[in-house]
Amino acid sequence: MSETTWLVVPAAGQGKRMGAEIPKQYLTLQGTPILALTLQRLYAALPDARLVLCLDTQDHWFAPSWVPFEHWQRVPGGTERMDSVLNALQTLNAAEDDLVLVHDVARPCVAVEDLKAVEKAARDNTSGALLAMPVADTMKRAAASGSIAHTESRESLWHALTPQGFRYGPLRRALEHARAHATQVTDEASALEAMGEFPQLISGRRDNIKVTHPDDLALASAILNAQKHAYI
Ligand SMILES: Nc1ccn([C@@H]2O[C@H](COP(=O)(O)OP(=O)(O)OP(=O)(O)O)[C@@H](O)[C@H]2O)c(=O)n1
Ligand SMILES: C[C@](O)(CO)[C@H](O)COP(=O)(O)O
Repeated sequence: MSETTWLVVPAAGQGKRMGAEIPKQYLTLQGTPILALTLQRLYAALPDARLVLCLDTQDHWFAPSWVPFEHWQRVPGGTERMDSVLNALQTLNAAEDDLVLVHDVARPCVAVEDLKAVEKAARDNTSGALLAMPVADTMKRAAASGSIAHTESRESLWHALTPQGFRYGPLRRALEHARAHATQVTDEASALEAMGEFPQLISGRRDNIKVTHPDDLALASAILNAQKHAYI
């Protein structure tokens, strides 16, 4: 029997940095809501996965017709991203060794080839795996005044992206541990690291941006345009 792969998509954010009138996942790029675009990419790579979508309880923009997956459910989001993901994990009926991939709704440009690569790596690595990209710029640590305190070495420094994939049991226990210790983690890998695990970094494409600020919209739109016909 083949293993179940779960896709947890945290989509309960408010998009404060975007500053739009509606949550950023409902803004459109080339006429399609970001949430629908992200789900299309995930479906193109992992059509048999079971989707768990974290939505704010006050959300009145979501349309079920945007979900291409056969098996899916919605769960209430939490206060922070990690709370949304943990709510999803505590709701779904998964087995200890089921694979769980977590992907931000705000990353609609993720490539199908990268999704497949991280799924395979997460399956092959006992500590799990995540998409990431090596830092390309010179890194400065700022002082309180806004001037440079010092230059950080960028050697071995990576940006963490999503998706991030782990076995269900260790991931759930790691996030429950973080919550019990009132530790805010901004990605799943951090929670696993705190449990002594060493998730595998998988070098991903640089165009897997997280739509966060207003000027990311034009960038994401240009990326999607350039990717047309290449991934789905
Ligand atoms: N309580 C929260 C907060 C965030 N997210 C999700 O986590 C992802 C990454 O978060 P971010 O880009 O920070 O989104 P927002 O929280 O919406 O943005 P902001 O911090 O600017 O408000 C997004 O897909 C967002 O919808 C979530 O599901 N639940
Ligand atoms: C998980 C994440 O996308 C990795 O880059 C990121 O940490 C989530 O964004 P946030 O702004 O910290 O919620």
